Amino acid sequence: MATPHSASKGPEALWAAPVATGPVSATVRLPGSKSVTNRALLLAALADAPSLVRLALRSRDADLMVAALRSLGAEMTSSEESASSVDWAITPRPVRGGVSIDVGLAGTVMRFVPAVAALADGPVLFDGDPAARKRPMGPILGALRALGASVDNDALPFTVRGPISGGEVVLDASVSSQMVSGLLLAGARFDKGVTVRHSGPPVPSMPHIEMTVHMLRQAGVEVDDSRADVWRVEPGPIRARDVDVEPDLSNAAPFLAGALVTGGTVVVPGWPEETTQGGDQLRHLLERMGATVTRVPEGLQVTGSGQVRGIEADLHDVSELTPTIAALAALAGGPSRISGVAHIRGHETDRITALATEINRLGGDARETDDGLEIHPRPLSGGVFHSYDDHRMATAGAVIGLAVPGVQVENIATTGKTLPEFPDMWAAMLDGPR
Ligand SMILES: O=C(O)C1=C[C@@H](OP(=O)(O)O)[C@@H](O)[C@H](O)C1
Ligand SMILES: C=C(OP(=O)(O)O)C(=O)O
Repeated sequence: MATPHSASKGPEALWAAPVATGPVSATVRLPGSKSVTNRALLLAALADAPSLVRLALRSRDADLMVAALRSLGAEMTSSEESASSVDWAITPRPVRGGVSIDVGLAGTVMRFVPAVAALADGPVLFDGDPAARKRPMGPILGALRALGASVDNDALPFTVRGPISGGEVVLDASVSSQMVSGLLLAGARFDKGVTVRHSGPPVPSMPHIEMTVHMLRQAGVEVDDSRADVWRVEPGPIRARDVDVEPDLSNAAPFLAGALVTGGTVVVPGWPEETTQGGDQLRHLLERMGATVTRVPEGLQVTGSGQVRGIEADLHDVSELTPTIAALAALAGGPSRISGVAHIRGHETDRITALATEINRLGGDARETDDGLEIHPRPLSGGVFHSYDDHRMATAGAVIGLAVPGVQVENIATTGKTLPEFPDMWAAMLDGPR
């Protein structure tokens, strides 16, 4: 059975980031998408019959989703397990209350599961890591209240008490697209369905809402997203369907960046022809930074020239790629400006401050702006790269370490949030063709 991976190994754990001794040449198989896995598991647990979620990610965030859904009553049996992948057979059961749920630091658990808990017959307590208590929750908890649930706080820890009747709600989702996804995913099970209206600055990470809508429609749920910033989910059954989870394209980012930094080639098998994963934007972003990107029969191939070009990029839609793009920018030959990502101050850590601090600690020139970073070329030297319990900070440190001797990434185990095999996969990429 999958069990939650540990949150961290403490600040004293330093990982000597390997320096590339030449161009990498590797095929890197990524396990399943965190975002697809956690949506598929949740929809299966609320469906009208048993189903399979195949090639699901095994990682801390996915394990926390499994534990949460089991606590709420779903039956889940695993097979075909490897270190980072598992097939789940899921039998939905009536949602039960009187339980506590650990969300860890997983946005998909803290923002998606409360609406499920609002279907339960008793109270459900939510709590998580100390850093999770700082992540924005107000808009979705306020929305659940407006839809009929009682919620006793505006941040973690909180208790949700149903029943929820559903209906129409207005919220400000400019802090996270997950505020919308979290209401839509369970919305078909509310008596009146749900209509969510966003009011405020633009919603970030829109591909993730498109992923939610797409997966709901695949499950036979009627969703109207024809008006900007309004989503309507009709009440009705969520149809059971077997799902194969796509590889995690956002987790491909550091490996593909490795091709760019070292002037080598990395192939990611199984890159989908069509996808709602925002990580697909890497094809364009890495090309703009100097890579040659081609589809080959095995998947997506990225080849670097050894020169990284600076970039001006609005990453509002694909903000989870910011740490990798910032790491590349720190190694680039020209200046970069990343904009549109003010909300990532509320991700696993304040990623804008964390990236500027850690790049500058190595001697770089990174400046925070209101909604992103300006990064200018400056030679870097070795030192400790702090990860702030943030998986994507840790992998950003690994990317810089490919080109800068002496980088030590603090708490590399934090990559277990979405990619527990990261250190081994990184070593294998550097070991050469396979
Ligand atoms: O719904 C999802 O699966 C996600 C949505 C995005 O969150 P934000 O909208 O908070 O950026 C993304 O950054 C996160 O990694 C996963
Ligand atoms: C922002 C992220 O995660 P979460 O799902 O916890 O919001 C991320 O993985 O980059």
